[in-house]
Amino acid sequence: MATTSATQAPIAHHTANLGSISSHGPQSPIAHRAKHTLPTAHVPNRSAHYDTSLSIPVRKYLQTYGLTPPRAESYEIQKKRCLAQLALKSTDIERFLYLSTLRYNNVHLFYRLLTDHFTELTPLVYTPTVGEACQRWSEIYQQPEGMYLSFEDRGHLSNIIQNWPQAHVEITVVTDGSRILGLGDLGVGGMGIPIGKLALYTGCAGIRPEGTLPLTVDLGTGNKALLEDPLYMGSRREKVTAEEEKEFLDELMAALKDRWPDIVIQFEDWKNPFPSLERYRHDYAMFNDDIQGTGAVIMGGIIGAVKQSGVAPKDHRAVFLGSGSAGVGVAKQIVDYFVKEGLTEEEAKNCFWLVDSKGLVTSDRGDKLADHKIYFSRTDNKGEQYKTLDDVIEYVKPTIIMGLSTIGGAFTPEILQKMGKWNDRPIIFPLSNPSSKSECTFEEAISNTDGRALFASGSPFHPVTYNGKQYHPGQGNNMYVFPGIGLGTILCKAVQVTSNMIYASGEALPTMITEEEKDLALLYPGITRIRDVSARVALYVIRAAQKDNVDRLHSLRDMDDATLEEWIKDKMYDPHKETEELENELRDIVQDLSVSSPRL
Ligand SMILES: O=C([O-])CC(=O)C(=O)O
Ligand SMILES: [Mg+2]
Repeated sequence: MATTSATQAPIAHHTANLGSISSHGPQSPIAHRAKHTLPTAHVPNRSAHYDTSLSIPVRKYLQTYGLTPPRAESYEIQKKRCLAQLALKSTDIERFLYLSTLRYNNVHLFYRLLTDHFTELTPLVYTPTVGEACQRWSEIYQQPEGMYLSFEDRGHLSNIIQNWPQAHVEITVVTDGSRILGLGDLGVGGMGIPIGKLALYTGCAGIRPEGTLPLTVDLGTGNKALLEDPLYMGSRREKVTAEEEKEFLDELMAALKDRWPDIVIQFEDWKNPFPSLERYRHDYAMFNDDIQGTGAVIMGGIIGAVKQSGVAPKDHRAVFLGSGSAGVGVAKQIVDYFVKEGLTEEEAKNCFWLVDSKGLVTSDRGDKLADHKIYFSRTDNKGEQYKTLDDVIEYVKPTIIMGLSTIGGAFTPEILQKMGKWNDRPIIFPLSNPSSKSECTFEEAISNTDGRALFASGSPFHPVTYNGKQYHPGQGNNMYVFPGIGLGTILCKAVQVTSNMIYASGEALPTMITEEEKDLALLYPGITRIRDVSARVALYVIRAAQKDNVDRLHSLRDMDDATLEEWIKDKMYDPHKETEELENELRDIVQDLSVSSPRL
């Protein structure tokens, strides 16, 4: 995004607001001392000033001359060193830490590396490794990379938010750590998720790194082991009540908008995400990635899978294992798609059988169903209750099985074989994250269906060879859509993220699949083209915002699609250009000033 430029104020000192809630007012000696000890690298565009590719005159101008080794080197050499250092690490968590430190110390180099090696590095920066990082957060913690706001801070959130050193935040990802991937309540360890997701916002959709704010709210934790762990870095309190959470979030949302009126707010990995989504979606540019992002990305994959299966939408029977926020979000999004394909809402809804820990979700099961499950509860079970997944599968004989259960291995070989027996092209989507929670592996889906499965998983799997043929898995991860949803919302200055904008993000995906990918029965475009995919998603999101009249940058309405897509790409942060632009701009200044001798 062009709103803040690393090159505009290369030697300006950043202005952390230290006049916060405490007595450490701006004039106090503590504040004064703190001002001079804040790490410069904490501000991403200043970390770029230590890049070893900068020329000697530029280093002298920046007064960093002598602070880095003498040789000005090319990016190719820098990359070689980074990859060699990565290769020295023996575990994924070490690789995660190395990459986090690189991001902290040289933000543009990190993003250059990430975008050049997306397929290999994303699993280290994001799922599955980020899951382990969150579990071990208080053990592996190294540097501040986001904001932590505690329940104790209520009443002062607006002041504390002033401490964030970046002036122009465009997007935040906020979690309370209460449902991290499929790993449960990890308290403030959940911070790995906002950091990881925002790294993808920058890597995939070109949101400037300094425009991102990772945010973790510490509202206590129900995880006893954490509360007893001396290293645990969160407050030692039980989870606050729903009412207390609501009051805290009301204050937080207002405080965020107060400091950054255009901010986009993504909720992520909340145990009970529905109340906040309903409460804030109309007054803020906010969305919930687990309900809406997952819903849209799976719908995007299902559009292709339904076509390739040769079965008409009305004849599909989908069994969902897991009926939490993501399960219901995905099912609702596919209902919308089926309705667009000509079914009535009732007909579309009847294509779904949701299963939870008690079995098939039916309206006469005898327990009180959570509100979000009622919509999909079956009434045609003739009093019969189906208690296990096997029973439901046998009863429904599905064409589609979706896993959002966080039960690793729940799609057993027997279930997969049945899917292969009943369907030419069984649709098998084990979506739980990280990989250890996936309902089946890609290899299992392929080998138990004679290679006929139309497959997408939440976390990445490697290609497999079966009967001499290579098969490529689809990764139906929300990283295909949330970066573009955020980008589109920011660029058109939308005041809300409407359901149509979310739907449009999923619809954009199949338009990016190449003929070659179609021949390979792939359901998602190649991940290496993720920047182009995110631009296309942003285009669709902006068009939907315009239709819903929630956009504020009306000049975009007059552009045709091709022009708008180019305009979007042009606005995207490109880490490959940053350091060179800094170098070129400063070199011009240096020449203008005729700086000729070192300032030693
Ligand atoms: O982060 C991911 O990979 C997908 C996601 O939102 C989740 O599983 O909660
Ligand atoms: Mg999530």
